[in-house]
Amino acid sequence: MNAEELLDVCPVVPVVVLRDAADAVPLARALVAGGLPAIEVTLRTPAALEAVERIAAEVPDAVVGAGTVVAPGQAEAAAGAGARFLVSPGCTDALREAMTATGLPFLAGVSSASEAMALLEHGITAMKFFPAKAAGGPDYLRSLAGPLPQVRFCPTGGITPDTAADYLALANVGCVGGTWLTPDDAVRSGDWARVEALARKAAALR
Ligand SMILES: O=C(O)C(=O)C[C@H](O)[C@H](O)COP(=O)(O)O
Repeated sequence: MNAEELLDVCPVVPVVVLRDAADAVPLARALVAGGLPAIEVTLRTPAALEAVERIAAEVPDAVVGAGTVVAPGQAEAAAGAGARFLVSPGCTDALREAMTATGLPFLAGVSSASEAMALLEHGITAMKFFPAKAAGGPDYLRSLAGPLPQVRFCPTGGITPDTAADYLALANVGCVGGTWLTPDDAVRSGDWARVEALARKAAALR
């Protein structure tokens, strides 16, 4: 799978924050059952790498990746844990090089034409658009499609079940990312049926 194909795995990529690695497998199973196999586990908690490892080992139908990759060393650590893709909120030269070195598809974050052009210079055409709502939302992405039609995005940040379709309707959007599929209280209480129901609704968006 390359980064362009990653954008087409499912319309919504659940962005998850896991405090307890024991939640990883049931959460991933619920998302897969709801029709969202791509799962971005953010490296924001001490449990994150173990969560990636468990999902990779025990949920074969999931396509698990690591998000919030902000330091070069995290790219290799995530790959070692079994991540199948990497996502970062922004990009530096060192981070881009580290992510490229893993051989995994990655979505580096951009929020301007210049940042997108910097990645294009390296042959990268699939990117994350972050923070999507605050940076200008669907209008901004529509504007980028004029001069940069070869770039496709996964907008993430501030997207809700009510606004996701506005992004997905754009020609330069492959999928969107969001945290709304795994509400904190649902994860804490192990309400996997609720997670599955939220995933099912999101999977039907496109
Ligand atoms: O962790 C990363 O790599 C990020 O870039 C941040 C996430 O994309 C946002 O935290 C999404 O959060 P919501 O706005 O709640 O959907």
